[in-house]
Amino acid sequence: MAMLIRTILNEMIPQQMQNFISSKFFDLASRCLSSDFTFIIEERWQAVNNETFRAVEAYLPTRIGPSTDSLLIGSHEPLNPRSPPKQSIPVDCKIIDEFQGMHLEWTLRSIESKNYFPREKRYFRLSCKKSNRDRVMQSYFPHITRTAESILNKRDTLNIYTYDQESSMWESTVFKHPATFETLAMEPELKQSIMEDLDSFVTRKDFFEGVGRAWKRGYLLYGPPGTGKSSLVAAIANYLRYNIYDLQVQSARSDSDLRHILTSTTNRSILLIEDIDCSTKVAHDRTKIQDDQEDDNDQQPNRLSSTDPGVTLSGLLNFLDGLWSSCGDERIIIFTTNHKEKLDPALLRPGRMDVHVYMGYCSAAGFRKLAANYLGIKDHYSFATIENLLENVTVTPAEVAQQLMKSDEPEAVLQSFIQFLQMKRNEIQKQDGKQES
Ligand SMILES: Nc1ncnc2c1ncn2[C@@H]1O[C@H](COP(=O)(O)OP(=O)(O)OP(=O)(O)O)[C@@H](O)[C@H]1O
Ligand SMILES: [Mg+2]
Repeated sequence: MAMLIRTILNEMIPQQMQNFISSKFFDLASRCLSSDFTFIIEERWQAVNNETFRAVEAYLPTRIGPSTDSLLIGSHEPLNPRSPPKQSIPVDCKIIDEFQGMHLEWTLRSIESKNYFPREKRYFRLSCKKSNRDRVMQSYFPHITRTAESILNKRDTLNIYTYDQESSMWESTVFKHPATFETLAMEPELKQSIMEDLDSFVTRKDFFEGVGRAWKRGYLLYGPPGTGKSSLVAAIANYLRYNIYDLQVQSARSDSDLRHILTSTTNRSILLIEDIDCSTKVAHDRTKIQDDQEDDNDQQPNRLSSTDPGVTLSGLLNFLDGLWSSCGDERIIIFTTNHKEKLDPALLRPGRMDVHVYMGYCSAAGFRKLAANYLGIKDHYSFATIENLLENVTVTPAEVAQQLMKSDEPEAVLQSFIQFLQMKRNEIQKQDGKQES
């Protein structure tokens, strides 16, 4: 009978088709009969960063064992016995893990493509026994998430990312900024309230979920140059141990590009957009830009080329509180500006940026903090004179810091600082006199 069927098939179906059918049949049969199951975890999930991939990436280096045959190692600092090089998993290297009696095999794979961005697509393959599939989902993945969370909470190095338009990827550098809340010169009550706001933000995941809000917090830092806006961003990153994504809005060619850029950032991070008043020149009303171009043929540094659709303000705002904002958790978004009054009112409307922080000129309390930082002194007989002068002279913390760095001899530095303030006060008085006459 079987012979008969085979003969009929041979006569009816061309050889090529027969080969195709039999290869598909064997493929299907081997999959059904195999006792193995494979999980695939891609770097991106439904167009955004895949947090499961990040968790596995953090977890696997803790599972390097005798069966591992290669490793990536590297360091951002000169090696010393107290800080051995960091380890990471190379492509195609197999990592074996055992969990609650299950045998689990991991491999990191990578495929290159010329057709899509990013050019490299990475994914993890996890093989286990088919009979363990449910246990892997219910117990093993939660175990990975918990372990990764505690590793990431303790991360000893922070990164700052900048977006590279050429490769359409965020590029990272180690972030080592010394600014902390302790070193910042600002009003103690303001500092305290920012720290409390951050503390309550990171611990209130359930609250955000309960009230149906995305777990995000927006800060607008404004004030004159040199008053510590960037230093405050660094202090926040150091305090929360969050990486920073430093976005130049001009590096996005269109709203959809911006969407790609923003969805490639990871959780527990700060999205920083500095000088938003300059960035939103691009983002302002297109027709206004055209009008401006007709009026003035000068090259505008912040403007994209005329063939470029550019980023619109609404594209940016969609991320702040639109539907896209619900992609990703535990994000802090910080805008800085020297000119709050120049910002589009849409950015300032209540509820858009949760906290507005004014970073102002140096106060008496600010000066005392800087004197402690730079000269290591908490009090000095000349402080009263200086504090008196500071009431009438506007000087930025950056200027004060520059003066205090002139020497490490407090007496000489403070006297020269008094002269500097007196000079500034005299200039102000001269100008006031001119205006009156
Ligand atoms: N509030 C401050 N506390 C401590 N140091 C400060 C403060 N403000 C400024 N400085 C010092 O001045 C330098 C410049 O400050 P920073 O870059 O933070 O100012 P900024 O407000 O971001 O200025 P810009 O508007 O030009 O970007 C810092 O590196 C720091 O040394
Ligand atoms: Mg700055």
